[in-house]
Amino acid sequence: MFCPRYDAGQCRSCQWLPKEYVTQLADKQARIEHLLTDIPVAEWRPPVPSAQRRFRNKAKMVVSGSVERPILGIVNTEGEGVDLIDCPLYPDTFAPVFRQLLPFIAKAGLTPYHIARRKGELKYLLLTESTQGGMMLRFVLRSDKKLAQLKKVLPELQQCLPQLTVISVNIQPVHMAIMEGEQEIMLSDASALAESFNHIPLWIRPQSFFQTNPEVAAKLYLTAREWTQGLKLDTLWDLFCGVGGFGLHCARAETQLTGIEISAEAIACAQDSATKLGLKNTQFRALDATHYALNETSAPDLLLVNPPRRGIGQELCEFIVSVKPAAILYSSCNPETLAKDITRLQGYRLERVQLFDLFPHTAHSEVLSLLIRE
Ligand SMILES: C[S@@+](CC[C@H](N)C(=O)[O-])C[C@H]1O[C@@H](n2cnc3c(N)ncnc32)[C@H](O)[C@@H]1O
Repeated sequence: MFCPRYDAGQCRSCQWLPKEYVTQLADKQARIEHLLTDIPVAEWRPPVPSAQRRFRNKAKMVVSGSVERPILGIVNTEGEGVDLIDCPLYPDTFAPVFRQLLPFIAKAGLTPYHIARRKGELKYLLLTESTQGGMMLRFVLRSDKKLAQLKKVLPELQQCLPQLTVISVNIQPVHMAIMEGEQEIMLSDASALAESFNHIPLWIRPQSFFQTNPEVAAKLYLTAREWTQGLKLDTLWDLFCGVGGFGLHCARAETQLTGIEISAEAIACAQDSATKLGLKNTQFRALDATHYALNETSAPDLLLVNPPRRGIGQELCEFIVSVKPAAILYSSCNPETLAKDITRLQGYRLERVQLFDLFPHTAHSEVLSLLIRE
């Protein structure tokens, strides 16, 4: 993929861009095989590639520059804004939306936040698009000082950009590299964006994790369903379930599905999807996954886990080994912690492993693995 910003040395977000795409995939696969050297793997499935450009459904734009001339993109190490409106990772639909947003920043008086001076209001613009059409725009502001002014220009903004079906403001008062704060103020009537992967309805909401590479994520969920099709599935736990993508793909009509996730907003999405699918035996709860598990005494038939980069950790692994679910489906965005966790899961054989390239041009990998109790 050619990127003029990378070539000019202005953006290095895609660290692996100079590598041929086939080499990127081969290097990721080799790294995973190396990390799992000491663990016998019954079957390695070939890596699932991604489109090399326009694969992201989400842009996180740092806003810099001035209120009359805002710059959307990143801030480099010298503190200068770099315009990434034309970043080739985003769909073609993003750049026109960002360009049309620029005058509204001035109209609403949203002075870009200046990191060194700790002054200004607008920190980030977060834009997400559904494959079903429709977009979600979030303004991350330092305070609610300019909220009234933003609300005033909102009707004009919505008229200009009707594709923005969900619009909100996130208040992030802390001077830190944290992207979002706890307070979310909805500006649009709709609070969620409808998405659908493999005919499974999903929801994208503020403050709720959603996969950023929809094409590969849809294949990941579908593969999870394929790999679990032959298994007994009366009970299924989907830990770190987010909006429920894995559990909702794998559950059958009779399955008792329990989804556990720390974000209440994501749980609301998962619940809505289950209702839309007419699934009756489901419960989705906003809880710490390890805390939930440690309060249970028996295991489900299938335990599905998709944790953040830190992995599931010692405590949850010990619980799993003690209650002995028949099968574990572990999807990981960090092969290092995946390998560590698998060595802790004594009594299981590693049946199948496959790399899903959710994050092209970076060193990051998503790995799906199926473990069966011996
Ligand atoms: C990699 S995401 C996976 C989400 C989901 N499975 C999917 O396919 O989109 C990890 C999820 O773990 C959640 N999470 C983080 N810490 C958690 C915890 N202690 N307990 C439960 N969920 C947690 C995050 O909010 C996030 O939704």
